[in-house]
Amino acid sequence: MAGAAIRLSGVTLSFGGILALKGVDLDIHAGDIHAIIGPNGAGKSSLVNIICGIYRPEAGSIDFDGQHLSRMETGRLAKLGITRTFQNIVLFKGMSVTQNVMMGLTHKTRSTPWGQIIGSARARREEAHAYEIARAILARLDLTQVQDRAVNTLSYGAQKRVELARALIAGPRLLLLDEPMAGMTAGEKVRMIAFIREAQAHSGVTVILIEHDMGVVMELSDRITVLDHGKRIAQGTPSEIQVNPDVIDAYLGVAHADDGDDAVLAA
Ligand SMILES: Nc1ncnc2c1ncn2[C@@H]1O[C@H](COP(=O)(O)OP(=O)(O)OP(=O)(O)O)[C@@H](O)[C@H]1O
Repeated sequence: MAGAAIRLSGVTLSFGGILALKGVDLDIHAGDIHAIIGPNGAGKSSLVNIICGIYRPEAGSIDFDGQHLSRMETGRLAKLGITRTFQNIVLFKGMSVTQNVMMGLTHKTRSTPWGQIIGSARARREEAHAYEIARAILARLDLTQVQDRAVNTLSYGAQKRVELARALIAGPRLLLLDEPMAGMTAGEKVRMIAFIREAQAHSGVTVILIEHDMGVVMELSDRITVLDHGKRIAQGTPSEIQVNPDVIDAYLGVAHADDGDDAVLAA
C-alpha cells in the first residue's frame, strides 16, 4: 500500500495562555521521510499530537490523502493506516519479541475475544498468520536471533527496533517516529537509519520523524519542517534547511547545553 500524503493548513493550538502552534502549515508528500525539528518548546509534539488526534486544533484543517478532516480521531487512526512509536519504549515486558510484534495486528483481528479464548478455527488461523508476518518483519530488522526472548532482556537499541517492527507489521501508510534514536549509541543509530530507510523503500510508507540528533535528521530526511515558538519558519530539503538564516538564528539563539540541538545543523 502506498504512503499517505498529509497537509495541515493554518493549525492553531493553545494551552491556557500559551500559544503552542500559530497557524502552522505542513505539507508532507506521500512516501517521504519528513522531519519536524525545532528548539525545545517549538511545538513539535503538539503538531504530532494533532496528527494523532490527541489534540483538536482550535483553527485550521487537516487533509489526509485528499480527505478533509476538522480533526483526526484516535479511533480512526488504525483504519487510516497511521501508526506511531513513542519517545519512551512502550513494550509488554514479560512477553517475547515475537508476541510484542504480533500485538501490532490486534486491531485487524476479526475473531471474537471468546473465539480467541476457546481457540476457534478463525482465531487460530489469524494467530498463525500474524506469527508468520511477525517473523518476516523481525528477519527484515535483523532480530531473528532474539525473536523468542523476553523483550526486556534485549539491549535498548534492539528494543527500539522491536517497536519499529510492531509499528510496521500492519503495513501503515503513515508512520510517526517520535525520537527513534533517543538513548542509542552511535552504532545503533547507524543501524536504525538503515532500517527506517529499508522500511520506506519496502512499502513506500510516509514517515514523520521527530528527532533531536541533527546528523540523523539531515541524513535520513527527504524534507524538513522547522518550527520555532509555535510558528513554521522553514520547510525544505536538508541542504536548503542547513543554510537557511532563520533556522540558524532559531537554533543559535537558544541555549541547549543539554541536548546538543545547537551543536550542528550542518552535521
Ligand atoms: N499539555 C500541555 N499543557 C500546557 N502547555 C503545554 C502542554 N504541551 C505543550 N505545552 C506548551 O506548548 C509549547 C510547545 O510544546 P511542545 O511540547 O509541542 O514543544 P516541542 O517542540 O515538542 O518541545 P520538546 O522538544 O521540548 O519536546 C511549549 O511552550 C509547552 O510548554
